[in-house]
Amino acid sequence: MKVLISDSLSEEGLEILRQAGLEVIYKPGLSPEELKQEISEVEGLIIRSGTKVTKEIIASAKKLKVIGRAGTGLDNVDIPSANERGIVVMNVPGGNTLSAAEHTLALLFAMARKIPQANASVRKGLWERKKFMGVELNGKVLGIIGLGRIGNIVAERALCLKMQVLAYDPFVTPDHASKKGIELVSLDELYKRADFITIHTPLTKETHHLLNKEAFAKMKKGVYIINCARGGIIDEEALHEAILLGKVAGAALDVFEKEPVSVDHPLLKLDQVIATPHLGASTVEAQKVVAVEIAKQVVDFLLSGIVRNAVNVPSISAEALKVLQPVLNLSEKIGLLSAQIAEGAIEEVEITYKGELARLEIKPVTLALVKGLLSPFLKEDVNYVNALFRAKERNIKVVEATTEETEDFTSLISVKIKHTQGETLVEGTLFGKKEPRVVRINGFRLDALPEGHMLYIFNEDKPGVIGKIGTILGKHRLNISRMYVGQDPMKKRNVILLSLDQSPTREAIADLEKEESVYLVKPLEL
Ligand SMILES: NC(=O)C1=CN([C@@H]2O[C@H](COP(=O)(O)OP(=O)(O)OC[C@H]3O[C@@H](n4cnc5c(N)ncnc54)[C@H](O)[C@@H]3O)[C@@H](O)[C@H]2O)C=CC1
Ligand SMILES: O=C(O)CCC(=O)C(=O)O
Repeated sequence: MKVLISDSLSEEGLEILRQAGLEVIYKPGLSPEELKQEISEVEGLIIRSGTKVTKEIIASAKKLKVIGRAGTGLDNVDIPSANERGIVVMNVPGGNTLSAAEHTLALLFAMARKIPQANASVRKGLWERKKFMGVELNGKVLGIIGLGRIGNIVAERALCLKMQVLAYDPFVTPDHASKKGIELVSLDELYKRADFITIHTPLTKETHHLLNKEAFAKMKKGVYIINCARGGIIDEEALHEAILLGKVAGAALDVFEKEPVSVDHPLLKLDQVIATPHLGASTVEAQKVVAVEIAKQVVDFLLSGIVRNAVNVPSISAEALKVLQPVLNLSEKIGLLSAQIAEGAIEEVEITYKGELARLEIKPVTLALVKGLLSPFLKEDVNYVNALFRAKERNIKVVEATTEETEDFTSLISVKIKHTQGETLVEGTLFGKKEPRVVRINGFRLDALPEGHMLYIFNEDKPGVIGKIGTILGKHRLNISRMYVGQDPMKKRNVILLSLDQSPTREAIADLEKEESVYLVKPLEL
């Protein structure tokens, strides 16, 4: 079998593949056209962040069984297309955490003391001591957006530098942060108080352009920004403007919306900006870890069918998977939906498997549910292998129970989420033993197919409200393909789930929120 490696990979990883008897085609830096050619005859593909595995590339891969990412982020892989073709996508979550955190600190120091600019000046034969006046880090406030693996290490190190550390992460409990000496605050407070802001979240719908014009306006004058996470999280045009206005004193960027970044990019014309070419994970140590680990995972999968760290397939045998697949799908959807409607940080998940489900092997089903629950916040950092571990790491208690008793259904998954703002209950079943159905949300009975772009609406049950919701969505050119209503006639409340042809825009959601009979609107991706 052949494995194509289209980004640079440490020799130790290549050796593991060769030793296992696989033919290694090592061609870092292929153009998309060349990649289409090369991929057509290989069973395995190993990449880093440089290769874009698009729908078209996947369509050209006639024999491909596995895509391995030597690193964490999988935003360069079209996972739905891989799913369609039954290609396993795996990564090495956490293998480069320390290196990315250290790179963040390197950028923090370099920016505070203008080291890259001073270095360039000295090399030009200049001795501009006044021009490169820096600022101390001691006593300054560091605001961390995203307190996950990298954010936590950056926080620990910054505290040793005697910085005051604030963090914003809606999915972390204040207790978890305060034990480490980190103050968990709202995003607005972080903007108001931080002298330095560093981003460590994945790129999601919520974090796309999180640092935009409005966000910069709320920050302290003279703030410094670091992005060592993902390019799209900062609106680059807004950052450019904020620097010109003097609001932002400096920015250190390891990542850009479009990589490789063009030399003509307006941000690169500004002295206040320092940049590195996505080097967060580029250390000898991290590259050895991720190369060795992904090579072992790809070998185990291609030669023995063992799946590890897959983001799109649970680690169970192919036969068991056939039987369990619909249940896993239901379970993951319930997890995804619960996470998106729950408010605040999750503290406990209580899962009860009822009726026929109580007789199944529930461990993979729980893993699928917890994966669904965490993936809106952790994206590809959570998979069918590490889901429970990642929940524990975040102090989320997972409780499982089974009962042969059923209510009106032959099988039911009932999930109660305890979060900082209360409790959320979601129940689901399989229709015709195959199709997932959500049958209860917080006491409201429904019969909803949880799939694709949806809207969750909680509203007053009175004549005309549903019509108004339809009109608003129509105004925003959003087509409703399915509608499910759960009523509580006593309290005159409704829960509505709408399936839409596309994701609702922020403007559409804001218009719905303005309706006085609408109490809550949440977009869902299922
Ligand atoms: N520059 C580079 O070479 C590297 C970049 N990365 C990137 O760094 C980022 C962070 O990685 P890890 O710490 O390993 O991830 P992680 O999954 O451990 O932590 C991410 C944190 O972001 C939080 N989060 C999610 N949505 C949020 C939101 N809307 N607002 C605030 N917080 C939110 C999550 O709750 C989680 O605690 C990822 O984007 C990853 O791809 C990772 C390694 C190397
Ligand atoms: O492979 C690389 O160099 C980039 C690492 C990265 O961005 C990640 O693991 O998310």
